[in-house]
Amino acid sequence: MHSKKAGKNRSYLTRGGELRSTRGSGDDDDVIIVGAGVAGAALAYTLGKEGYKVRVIERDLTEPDRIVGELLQPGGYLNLIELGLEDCLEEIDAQRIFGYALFKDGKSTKLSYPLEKFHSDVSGRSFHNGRFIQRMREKAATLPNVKLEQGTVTSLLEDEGTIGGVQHKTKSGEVVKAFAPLTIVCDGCFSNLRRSLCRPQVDVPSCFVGLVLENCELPYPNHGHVILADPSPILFYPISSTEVRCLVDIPGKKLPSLANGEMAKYLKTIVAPQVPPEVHDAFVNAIEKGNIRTMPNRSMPAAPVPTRGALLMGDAFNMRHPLTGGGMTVALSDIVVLRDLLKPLINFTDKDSVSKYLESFYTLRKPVASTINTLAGALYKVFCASPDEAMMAMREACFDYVSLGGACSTGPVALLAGLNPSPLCLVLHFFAVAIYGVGRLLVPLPSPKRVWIGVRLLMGASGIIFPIIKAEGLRQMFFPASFPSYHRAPPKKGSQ
Ligand SMILES: Cc1cc2nc3c(=O)[nH]c(=O)nc-3n(C[C@H](O)[C@H](O)[C@H](O)COP(=O)(O)OP(=O)(O)OC[C@H]3O[C@@H](n4cnc5c(N)ncnc54)[C@H](O)[C@@H]3O)c2cc1C
Repeated sequence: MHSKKAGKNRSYLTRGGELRSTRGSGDDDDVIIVGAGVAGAALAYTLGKEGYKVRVIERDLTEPDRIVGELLQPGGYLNLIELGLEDCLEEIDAQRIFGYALFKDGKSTKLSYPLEKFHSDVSGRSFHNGRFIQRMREKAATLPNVKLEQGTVTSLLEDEGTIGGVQHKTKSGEVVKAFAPLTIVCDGCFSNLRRSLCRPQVDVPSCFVGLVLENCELPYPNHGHVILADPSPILFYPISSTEVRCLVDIPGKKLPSLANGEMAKYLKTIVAPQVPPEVHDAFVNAIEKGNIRTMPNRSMPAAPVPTRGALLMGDAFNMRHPLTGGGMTVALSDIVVLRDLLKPLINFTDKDSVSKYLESFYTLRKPVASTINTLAGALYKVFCASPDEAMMAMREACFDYVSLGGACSTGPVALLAGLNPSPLCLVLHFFAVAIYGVGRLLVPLPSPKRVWIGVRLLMGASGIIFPIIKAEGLRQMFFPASFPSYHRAPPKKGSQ
């Protein structure tokens, strides 16, 4: 880790053009960032590069070892380039991802990302999450105006509705306060600090059980694999040149016990028979090796409570089902939006004006975030097995629709890849799948039973997508420009 030595003075040019030197005390920080995970580390580098004095407080600066955030979509990779962080994917044995393979009842179909228009380097990337985060932390810490320190933030310092900084426990156990005109909370999916900054409605539709498969070839190298299994999807993708991540979705919050062997039994008897034969033995070996990890899959629409002096970013702010691997892409895209908004500001001391101005962040982020969020929620529901014949017909229709190729394949894949931030396009494809499903039920002969299944399919499809759109905010999603905050100008220089 490239951390700066305490007390070492280095000079840097501030946003106002004045030459400052970094100081150990950090009492004139422009921004405090809580958490140096995907969002916090990328944000620290981004704001540091913009010339702000950034203080990052991270609970644990050692390399994380987690089963989350291992596949970055091409849209996320483009954001990484935009932020100048793409070299953080070098030297970590990251693998290039060119699309997905979808499996259903022994059939498979390959869905390539539409990357023709991009530089040959652009594709998805998959890797060990901890290695990627560590590279971003190291890169942020190379900037003289970014100070990265280990500590656990215990609360936000609030005075009459304005956040003035944080209280945190240092590595040595001392409880201290840190002040800055802007605090950005990026403390992840289990955030303890989000409560006052948003209205959290966390849903946990399922859990992922994670295994690492060694020495096996995936049927489609350099592709993500999604198995439409019963009761719910199974994912495979490489995370290094020798390892494949497997994530098994288990609906609900309750998991078979790891301790008494129920989980291993479930994986061997229910899941193993459904995985592609090419990875079967490696899958069983991974179960026997015993390194089984679990994570709840959370989803939470963004419902900010705009607050002077503070912002929420990353999973602390907004979560979606990880089936489509969209979380990091949303977080990085949000950072690009925020960076562009902050560009005209010299500092954040006029908290009132800055807070009002930053309300536009919530609308400007919507095209990318709501497309990825809605797709993740809708696809998860469609991809789960169901006792309802109509929902099984929808799942079948989805598989066959994307297998048609052409726009039926590239359209949905571009949405998933974060390459087409268009909620309208998403809704059109979703209902095209539903209508395709109904059409197949009615051809060649529409029996009353099949007509009824078709009606239920349409009702089921609507029942899936409309509540997600409602939670995302219909107007923000489809008519963002109708919000006054969308057009808000930065505060005048004199007021900062
Ligand atoms: C099972 C699973 C699989 C996923 N797979 C993918 C995927 O393949 N692709 C993808 O794009 N997304 C994926 N995601 C989502 C992705 O992991 C998140 O969107 C992403 O990690 C969010 O980044 P973050 O910085 O908000 O949170 P994190 O990366 O979790 O970082 C939060 C940081 O805050 C620190 N912290 C927490 N509390 C405090 C505190 N009080 N004080 C100081 N520091 C604190 C933590 O130590 C941590 O370093 C997955 C999610 C899950 C659950």
